[in-house]
Amino acid sequence: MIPIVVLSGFLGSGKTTLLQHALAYYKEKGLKPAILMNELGDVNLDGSLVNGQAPMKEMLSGCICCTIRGDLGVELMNLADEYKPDVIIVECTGVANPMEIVDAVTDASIYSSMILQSVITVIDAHQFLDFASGNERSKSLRLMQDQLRCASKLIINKTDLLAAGELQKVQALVKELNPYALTVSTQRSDVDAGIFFSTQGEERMDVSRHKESAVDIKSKHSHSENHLQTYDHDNHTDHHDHDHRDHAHGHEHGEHYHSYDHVVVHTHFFGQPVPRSEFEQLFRSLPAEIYRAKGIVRFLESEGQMMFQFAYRELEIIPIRPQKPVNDVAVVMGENFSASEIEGQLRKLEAAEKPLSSS
Ligand SMILES: Nc1nc2c(ncn2[C@@H]2O[C@H](COP(=O)(O)OP(=O)(O)OP(=O)(O)O)[C@@H](O)[C@H]2O)c(=O)[nH]1
Repeated sequence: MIPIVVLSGFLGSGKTTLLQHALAYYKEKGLKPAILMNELGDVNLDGSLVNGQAPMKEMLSGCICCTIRGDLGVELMNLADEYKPDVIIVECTGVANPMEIVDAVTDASIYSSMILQSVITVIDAHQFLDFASGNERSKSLRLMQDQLRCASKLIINKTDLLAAGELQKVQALVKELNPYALTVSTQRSDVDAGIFFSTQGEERMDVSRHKESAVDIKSKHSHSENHLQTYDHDNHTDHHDHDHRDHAHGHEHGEHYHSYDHVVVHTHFFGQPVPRSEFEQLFRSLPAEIYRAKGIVRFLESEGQMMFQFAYRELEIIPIRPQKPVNDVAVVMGENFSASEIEGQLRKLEAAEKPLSSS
């Protein structure tokens, strides 16, 4: 039986950071992992962070819990057949409802010798606290709550960004939502990998309990929300602008709660290097509705490509040396923001002249 570990958690919470720890652990133990990675956009930037460390299949331009769920079982079986891994890690999009993934994995396990080992949910402690204490962006809060509830293991991440006393508040909120999961608080998703990723089968996920938990969520929320989920990946423009609100398909069974009809993903391919200070300024002044962006960019003032990561108001920029050519691209994600406005701002950056001093 191949154990399947599902990594869940809201956009930018620290799933890929956790995946890197898992890969290091498996390498040390001499185990062969395989990865199934799912991204909302057309480009897999997270994949380039773990490239070469393990066989990987990508499911792009859709969310496995919804539009491309049917493919999940097939991709899992392909990975298992092709690579005979000791473990498969599935990294979900930040807007996936893990209960749907649990269903898909359990369906796949009927036909193939794999078993769901755990659902690990990572939360950005600071973001969760902000969302939990305000009424706005309530749809994303409910999605985070679903992700928390479905977890067999929970990571309260980014504790470095919390003020004194806030960690206790987050821990209490999390415990209230999911008293069953093994819960740890971390920086940079730095968990005890032996506990989180051991493939020794002493613990298998009790799917029935988590299904009950999801039903609780439904009975708590379904009266106030419709179950229509929207997701569009046919709506391409030149700049790969996806607005997931346009293409609707309902789930008539209404079994699980979905809440990402409000999520917008905008992809912009850069044609030019941009000025670094204006680029940073743009991210400092983004509307609160944009809580995740990532990509690869070149700056006018320096040589080479940089990877940038913007996760809930924090911007990180690191130089990269890709082994094969990669596009300069920005993927911007958030809730009901104006894709055309951000597109205009990014194009404006590209129109900037190279400073005389560095020419
Ligand atoms: N300050 C701080 N930043 C962190 C921490 N953990 C991760 N990050 C940063 O947060 C950003 C997002 O981390 P990822 O691991 O890519 O998050 P993710 O959940 O995989 O993101 P998506 O797949 O896009 O949903 C990166 O810039 C990380 O370096 C942490 O504990 N503290």
